[in-house]
Amino acid sequence: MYLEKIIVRKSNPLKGEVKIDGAKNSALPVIAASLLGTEDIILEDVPKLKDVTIILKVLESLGAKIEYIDETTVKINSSNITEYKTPFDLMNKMRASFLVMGPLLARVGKTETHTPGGCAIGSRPVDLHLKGFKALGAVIDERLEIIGANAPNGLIGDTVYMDFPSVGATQNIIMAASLAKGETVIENPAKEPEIIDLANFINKMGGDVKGAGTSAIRIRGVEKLHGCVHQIIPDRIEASTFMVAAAMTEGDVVVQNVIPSHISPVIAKLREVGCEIDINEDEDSLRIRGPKKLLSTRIKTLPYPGFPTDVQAQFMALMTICDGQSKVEETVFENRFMHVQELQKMGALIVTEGKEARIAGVPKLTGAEVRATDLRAGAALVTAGLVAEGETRVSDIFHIDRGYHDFVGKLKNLGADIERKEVDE
Ligand SMILES: CC(=O)N[C@H]1[C@@H](OP(=O)(O)OP(=O)(O)OC[C@H]2O[C@@H](n3ccc(=O)[nH]c3=O)[C@H](O)[C@@H]2O)O[C@H](CO)[C@@H](O)[C@@H]1O
Ligand SMILES: C=C(OP(=O)(O)O)C(=O)O
Repeated sequence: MYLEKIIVRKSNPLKGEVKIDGAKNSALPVIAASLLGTEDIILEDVPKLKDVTIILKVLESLGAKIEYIDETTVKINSSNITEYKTPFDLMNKMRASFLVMGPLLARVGKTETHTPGGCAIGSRPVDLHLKGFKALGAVIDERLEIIGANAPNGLIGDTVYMDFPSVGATQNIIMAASLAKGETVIENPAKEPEIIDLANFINKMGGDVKGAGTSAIRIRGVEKLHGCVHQIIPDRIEASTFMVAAAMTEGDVVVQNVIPSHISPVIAKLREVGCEIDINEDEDSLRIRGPKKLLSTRIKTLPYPGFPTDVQAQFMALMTICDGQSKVEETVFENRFMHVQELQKMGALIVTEGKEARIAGVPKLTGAEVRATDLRAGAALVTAGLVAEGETRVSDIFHIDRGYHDFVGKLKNLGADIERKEVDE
């Protein structure tokens, strides 16, 4: 059987420039929100990722017209939504597909969808999304793996308190509320930059969303949303991943198309382990230089502006070669340590207990056969492979393709000894 793998060998320090793509986690909700508009929407800097292809297919299945203007610019027209049920074979592929629920409820008054798939990082319930829809007057019908929502008389604005600042639930409620009657207030919402990007996009379409990025978001529903041109923000997780790779290899890398304030906890922690980072705010770029010897540290993942859970695996890979004991506390997801056992195969010394992992730095890692158990775990294993003696062969790389466009090409460009290969097994 032929399997595609990423094969990475111990590499020289990464050197050169890397340009970051538009953010997957912004593109996905913005594309879902395009269902709200009744005119042409042009989205720029849409990353060329599997997840984006999937959500565009979901929109097409609902009646939207999709046209690529160039490689990263997409035109979407949702003037004629003909379907309210979402296709199972697409919904089960990723979590973010659930983000069409809010827009469909707002536009069509009903939806029927499936509980979403996605990375195996612990149970990922949708109760907070549904709590929001209910507060706006929708009737929810939950059956085995199918969730229906109905608002025959339209949605009506209300106050929704989020028990946890869920990114997806905040986005789904903003989208549903943007065409509801009256005002919706989301208390304790997620504050991620991707929430602000979504609010800016809806406002460009003629919506009225205020307070995104603060501890209360006010959405005044409007009759109709129109068309607009919108550029997706840079991917702070892709940028962080390349910074970690530069740090681990004693590299010297200029990262282009990054908004440094979006990654301040990552910058702070990389400085703590000994990296030199020069920020050029005017040009949306930064330069990172890795130290000869990385120092140990501790991280605790938290909702924004805390340390991002999506960089936890990559940072743990870095900690495996730090001088001394490091610690990771994962507070966002219940089971996001799948990479631990793969890093252990490479000689990492890691002990986990519940939501904590203790990492004792080793002088060197050793190449091994490992599996990308999820998207960021995959990125972490590739970066570990850059410093491991010998060859690291990473399988299940479809996970990596969900979130990184041309990961191998970009690393190769920085001097990494890496390739993508079909192997017969
Ligand atoms: C496509 C996208 O943008 N994905 C990101 C988004 O995922 P996503 O939007 O799924 O993440 P959430 O912020 O919703 O989830 C965070 C935590 O809240 C819990 N929860 C969430 C919803 C709910 O109804 N009930 C509930 O209990 C989840 O199980 C999890 O433990 O934010 C996460 C947290 O920064 C990131 O890791 C993901 O990369
Ligand atoms: C967990 C992630 O994505 P998703 O929410 O799409 O599974 C991620 O981007 O790291």
